[in-house]
Amino acid sequence: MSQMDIGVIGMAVMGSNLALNMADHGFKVAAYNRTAEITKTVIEKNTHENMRGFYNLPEFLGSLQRPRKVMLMIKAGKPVDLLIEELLPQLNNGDIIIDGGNSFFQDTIRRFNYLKEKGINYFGVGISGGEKGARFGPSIMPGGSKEIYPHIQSILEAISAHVDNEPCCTYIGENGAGHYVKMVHNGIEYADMQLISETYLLLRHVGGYDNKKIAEIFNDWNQGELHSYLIGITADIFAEDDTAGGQIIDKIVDSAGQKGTGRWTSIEALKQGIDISMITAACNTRVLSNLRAERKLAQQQIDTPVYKKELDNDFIEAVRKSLYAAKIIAYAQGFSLYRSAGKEYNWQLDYGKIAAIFRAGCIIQAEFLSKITKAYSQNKNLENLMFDKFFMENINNNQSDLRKIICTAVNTGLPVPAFSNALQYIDAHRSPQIGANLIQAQRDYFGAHTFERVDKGGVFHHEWSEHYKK
Ligand SMILES: NC(=O)C1=CN([C@@H]2O[C@H](COP(=O)(O)OP(=O)(O)OC[C@H]3O[C@@H](n4cnc5c(N)ncnc54)[C@H](OP(=O)(O)O)[C@@H]3O)[C@@H](O)[C@H]2O)C=CC1
Ligand SMILES: O=C(CO)[C@H](O)[C@H](O)COP(=O)(O)O
Repeated sequence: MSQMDIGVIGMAVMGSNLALNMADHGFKVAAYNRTAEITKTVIEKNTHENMRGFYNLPEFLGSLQRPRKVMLMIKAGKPVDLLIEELLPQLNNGDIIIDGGNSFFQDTIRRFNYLKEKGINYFGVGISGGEKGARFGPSIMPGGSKEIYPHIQSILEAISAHVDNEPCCTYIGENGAGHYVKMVHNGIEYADMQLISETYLLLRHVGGYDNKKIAEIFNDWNQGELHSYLIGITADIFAEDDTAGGQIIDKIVDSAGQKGTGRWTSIEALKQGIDISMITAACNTRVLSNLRAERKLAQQQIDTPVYKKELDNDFIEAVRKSLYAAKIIAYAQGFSLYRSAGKEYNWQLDYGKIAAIFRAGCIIQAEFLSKITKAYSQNKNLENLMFDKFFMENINNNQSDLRKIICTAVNTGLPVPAFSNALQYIDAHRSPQIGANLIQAQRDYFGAHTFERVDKGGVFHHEWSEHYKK
């Protein structure tokens, strides 16, 4: 085989599938994994004329065309730094390292600057789509030097998912922008998944439907405006039988982990002063789900509310409409964070294009995303996605169902933190009074923090009197 177009390090789920995807698209791919046995297994299982396994790093690097393009698909965090240090003495000026893992964007900014000083071009590339996406077309979010991007553009675009012949891959911005966009994508993914889980609780415990019926409901919804990858796989999951009888879903422990991207999104939003309460609620629910002993104790001690569930004929439709309204808020929150990040990190983020590359390949791919692209194409300075005409009409048409469903869940004692936070977000924006005048007064009372007045400009302090004995 002549010189290889690109080398991929990391032959686990993502790396092996991306490498095969590249090979399918005619690129010559060098494959390498720290544990050689894994490379051997991948190569033996997937013989491909364009893919070759390497069992030591110098030979792997020696096989690559200059400037070398080395893609890292390994565990995020320290392993990436360790590997960069191992690669550095073996690379030349102008070579390109592409980190396709879920690296923290601040690490990517640090690595980008560090490697720039050493003459190496570094790209932090968000990739979403899981195993299937990696193999047949993920959504790709490249961040790094715009000048160097053309060196990797054709490979990334070719292997990405496509919608109407458009690649779901677009240059995002400098240094950590690609990984930032992927991080928030995952935050939205958390909120989307949490909403669907709460929907399941409502259908099961208020509606009283069994798994097969819930599968049908999700499948039915997947034919309409809620059409999305996550709703589609949810329908499949509920339809899946267990060999031991019943459905697998009932055999799975009610406790979910996380690798960090959702939590990073929440922390980042708090730092920037952006309310992404639904994403944070989704993170917190996973955290709470892990407190299995504590939950058991609470189940034994906290009384279950006694409530007569009144199911009307419109219940399923009310849940569907609530899900749609709440989903709008989840995306509005995520895209508000993009808007703030663009200013904070000096990235020219194109929100419409970001939504467009999420239309296929990634975990949050949905019908809905073309509406977001349309909203930003009509007004690229949209303050908040909620204010787009289409989304606002949906919020207004669906909010009474959202209120009804949340009340039912609260009265039944079902936890619906994502739904509730969606409504809180709507009401906090909508309500003429939010109560912050009292907060200002309290801060001024105890700390002379001053306050603003409604009747004149400026800042004021008041000498508050003690009217009552404390
Ligand atoms: N799985 C998914 O659905 C998705 C994953 N991602 C991200 O893509 C990246 C790869 O994910 P995935 O394929 O799931 O693999 P894992 O995150 O499970 O990582 C396993 C790979 O990392 C390698 N590795 C670990 N430590 C080191 C090290 N110190 N030096 C060199 N290699 C090391 C392993 O090599 P070895 O075999 O020798 O241990 C193996 O190839 C991760 O950043 C992940 O967060 C992104 C989108 C989706
Ligand atoms: O990036 C991904 C999907 O887009 C990965 O599947 C990621 O692992 C999901 O996050 P978590 O493991 O925290 O649920």
